[in-house]
Amino acid sequence: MSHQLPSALEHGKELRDKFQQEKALLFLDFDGTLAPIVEHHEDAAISEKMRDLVLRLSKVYPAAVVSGRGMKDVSQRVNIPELYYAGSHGFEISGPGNFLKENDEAQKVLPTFDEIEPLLHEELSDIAGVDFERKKFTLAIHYRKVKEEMTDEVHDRVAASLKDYPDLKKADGKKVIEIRPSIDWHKGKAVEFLKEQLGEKDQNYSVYIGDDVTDEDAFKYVQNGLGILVGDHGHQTSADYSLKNIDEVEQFFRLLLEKQ
Ligand SMILES: O=P(O)(O)OC[C@H]1O[C@H](O[C@H]2O[C@H](CO)[C@@H](O)[C@H](O)[C@H]2O)[C@H](O)[C@@H](O)[C@@H]1O
Repeated sequence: MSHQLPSALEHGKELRDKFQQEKALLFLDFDGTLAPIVEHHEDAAISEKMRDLVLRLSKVYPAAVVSGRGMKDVSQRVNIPELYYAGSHGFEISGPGNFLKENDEAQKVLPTFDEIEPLLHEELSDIAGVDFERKKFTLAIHYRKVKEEMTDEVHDRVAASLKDYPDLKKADGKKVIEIRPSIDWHKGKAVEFLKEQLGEKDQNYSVYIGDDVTDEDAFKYVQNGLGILVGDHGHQTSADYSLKNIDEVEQFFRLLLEKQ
C-alpha cells in the first residue's frame, strides 16, 4: 500500500541527485499519472502544464510513455513526437524516426480478439454502463458506470467467456477488465526492451511512475532503478516511493527540473 512508502516529494532532492548521477531513463504511465482519471475513457486528457513538464524532462532524461491504451491513442493524447510510446500494455511500441515494434506472438491472437469481442458485447448487453474499448492487442471492458452490485456479475461473465479462449487472459485495472493475449509480456518487459532504444550503452537506471495494478509488472520487473506509485490502487506494491496524486507528480517533475 502506498501509505507505507516514503514520499518521492520529501526525498525529491536526493532522488534528483541520484537520477542525474545515474543518467536515469524515465518511464511514465498515462491514465492516473499524467492525466486525471475521469468517468469516460475517451475524455482523458493531459494538461498543457503537464505536457510542457514532460517535454522539458524528456530533454534531460530520455523518456517513454507506457500505457494500457492503444499506442496511437496514447501518443496522440500526449502529443510529444520526440517520445517513445508503448501501448496495449507494451504489445505495440512506437518511437521517433518511424520506429515501430509489435509483439509477433500477439499478432497471432488478433483473430481471437475479433471473435470474442462481439460475443462479449452480446454476453454483457443487458448490464447498463458496460463500455468496450478495443486497442490493437488488448480489449478493455470498462465498468466505471455499472451499478456497484453488478460489477461481480461483469467479472464472472467475462471469466466464463474466456474459458473457451486459452490464448487470452484477464487482468484487472481501475474499474476495467483488460483482456490480453496469454503471452509472457507486460509493461515491465516493454520497459526492458525500451531501455535499449532509449539509453546509451550502460545507461539503464530506470525510473517508472505509475498508478495502477498493471504498473506493478513494471515496478517488479525493473531491476536497476526505482518505482514510484501514484495514489493507491489498494493492493500490495513493489514500488519504492509514492506520490499522492497528479498534483504531486507535477511538483515532483518541477523539482527534477530545478538546477538543470
Ligand atoms: O496504463 P495506463 O496509461 O494507466 O492505462 C490504463 C487504462 O487507462 C484507461 O482507463 C482508465 O482511465 C479512464 C479515464 O480516466 C477511466 O475512465 C477508467 O475507468 C480507467 O480504467 C484506458 O481507457 C484503458 O484503455 C487503459 O488500459
